[in-house]
Amino acid sequence: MTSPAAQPQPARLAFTKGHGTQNDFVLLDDRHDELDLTPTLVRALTDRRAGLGGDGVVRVARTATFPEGAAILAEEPAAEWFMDYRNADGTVAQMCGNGVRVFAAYLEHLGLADLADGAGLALGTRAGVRRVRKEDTGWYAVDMGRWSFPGGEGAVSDGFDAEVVVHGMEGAGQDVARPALSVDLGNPHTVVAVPSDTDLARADLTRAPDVLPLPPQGTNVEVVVPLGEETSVDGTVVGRVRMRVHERGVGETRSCGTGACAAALAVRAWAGAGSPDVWMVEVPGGTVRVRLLDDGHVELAGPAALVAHGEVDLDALAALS
Ligand SMILES: N[C@@H](CCC[C@H](N)C(=O)O)C(=O)O
Repeated sequence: MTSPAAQPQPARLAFTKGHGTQNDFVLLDDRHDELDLTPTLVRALTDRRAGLGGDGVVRVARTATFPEGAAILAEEPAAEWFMDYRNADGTVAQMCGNGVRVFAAYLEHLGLADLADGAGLALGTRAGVRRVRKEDTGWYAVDMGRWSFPGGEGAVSDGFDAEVVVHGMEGAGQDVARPALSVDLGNPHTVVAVPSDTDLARADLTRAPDVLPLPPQGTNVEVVVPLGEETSVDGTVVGRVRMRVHERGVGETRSCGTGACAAALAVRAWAGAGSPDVWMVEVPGGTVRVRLLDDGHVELAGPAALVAHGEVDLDALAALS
């Protein structure tokens, strides 16, 4: 019998599992730039049956190791850590709003950041610098930077620049193309409204909605029901919107932070002048807050949770064997 010492050791990779309003991620600490995070490895890790499961992978990397790093560090020398985000299908995306909050919580867990003293944290991302602060409630608030309606002036005045067919809402063969609005949050979004919660529940998001025209880089689609406005206890008028989302590179997820921003911005544009600057966006996995800032930026706030820490046996990951 071979002694245990002679057996080849399985390759083990330390991971943390976390989520932001149930948009869930496998988190990897690669501060020493040792991991070859291939699309195959991402798909194997995020596989919900044969792997750890997740909507994406978030890798801690050094900003200086990325092509975008020089520009990010020139703008913000403190942005030492870079959120390397991958969708579950292995593709790279520019931005992930829930991911930024969970990434900040993970950096705190690793002892690489301290948001407890009220200090903000600057991070590198493929969409540029993102700044995070922690609120007294424990929520993380992220300055998501500049947003835009890529359809330009026409889209702003009409409120629409695309059409979306959400499957499953009408009878067989009766799919309806609904007017929609494109929103850029560093990553692409298309927001379409449906009349009621019943319609929202009926939407079949196991299939990607048809978007016309489909942007060359694809898009995330938010299906929304505007819920009106209410006045909060401090007198602030707050808009409310409920949404489900079909994410590029993932499928339906239970939350999307950039998608929540896109939903709030689209519904606010449709509501017209004088509509609120603060929006509570209800998603299947919880609620996030979206706030328009004076400098043309938008802020996303919500919870972040780290729920497990362990090691994965890379040799046993089915897709790799
Ligand atoms: N869930 C994320 C968005 C992740 C990226 C997206 N699927 C894309 O490809 O653009 C969020 O919270 O923003």
